[in-house]
Amino acid sequence: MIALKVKPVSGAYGALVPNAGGSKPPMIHIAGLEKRFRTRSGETVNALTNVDLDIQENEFISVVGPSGCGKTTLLRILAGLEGASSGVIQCDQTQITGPRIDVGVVFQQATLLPWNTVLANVLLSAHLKRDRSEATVGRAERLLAFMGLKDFAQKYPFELSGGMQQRVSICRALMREPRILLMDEPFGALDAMTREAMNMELMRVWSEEKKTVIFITHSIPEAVLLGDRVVVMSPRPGRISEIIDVDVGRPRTLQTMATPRFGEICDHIRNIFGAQSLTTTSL
Ligand SMILES: Nc1ncnc2c1ncn2[C@@H]1O[C@H](COP(=O)(O)OP(=O)(O)OP(=O)(O)O)[C@@H](O)[C@H]1O
Repeated sequence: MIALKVKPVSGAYGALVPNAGGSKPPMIHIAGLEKRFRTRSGETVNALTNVDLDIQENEFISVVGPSGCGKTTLLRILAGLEGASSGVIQCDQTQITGPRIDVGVVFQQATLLPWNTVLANVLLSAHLKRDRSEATVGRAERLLAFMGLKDFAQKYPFELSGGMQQRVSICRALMREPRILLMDEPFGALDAMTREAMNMELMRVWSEEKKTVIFITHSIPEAVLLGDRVVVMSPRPGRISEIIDVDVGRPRTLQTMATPRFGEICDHIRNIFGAQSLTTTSL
């Protein structure tokens, strides 16, 4: 008989975690997270309170909640752009204390440099590190082709539609081969049809490039279509009110949105907001 070795896992988990049994420590571990801001007038804003969330590698987590409930703050803390006031916020069992090389961030606006071509925008971080190798340029070109932008590499941002610009910003985020993709309402400014097309693109990227994604949106159907789980937040102070498993099979398509189970989950989330007497801009 072969004895199984059980490795003790230190840090926030404290206890022994037998990985042989299939339980794996989460990639991201958030426990008792609090964030307070001090405003210029001296008031304290409790942006986040008592946030607990574990995220496994390759999971797709959607986050919905009314304006001001702390979604962006949570994402900025995960990105290492903002410090927590207290609590545990770990990636790979290490406290996040600053920006990480393995995290890519996509914001609502594409924020491309207008004087650079599409290709140069995607290569920006590589160029800042003086990396002009053929391999790096090749990866940028492959990513652009992957996102359907092969023929636009030498165009400038103003020559692209909003959806194309956002695809360039996703290429830019993927360029460093991040394991984690943090997305803050990336499709909020797009028209409905482009947004649906982008949802399909993102699901393809997620399944083929094996990323862990945390995706903020104001749209409940978008959250349910994309997510393995939907984190529902409530404001003042921002906290997690419910985490919903999206037990809808994959691959998902736009037709998935017409299935009864999809509708039930969306209704359940709307009811949470209804019970809180809250609305968001486009629920
Ligand atoms: N730098 C800051 N200084 C003071 N207060 C802040 C700061 N950043 C955010 N806040 C406050 O923290 C709370 C949460 O803001 P946050 O931007 O995270 O909300 P949100 O859920 O992303 O909102 P929206 O959906 O409108 O983007 C708000 O009350 C906001 O005013």
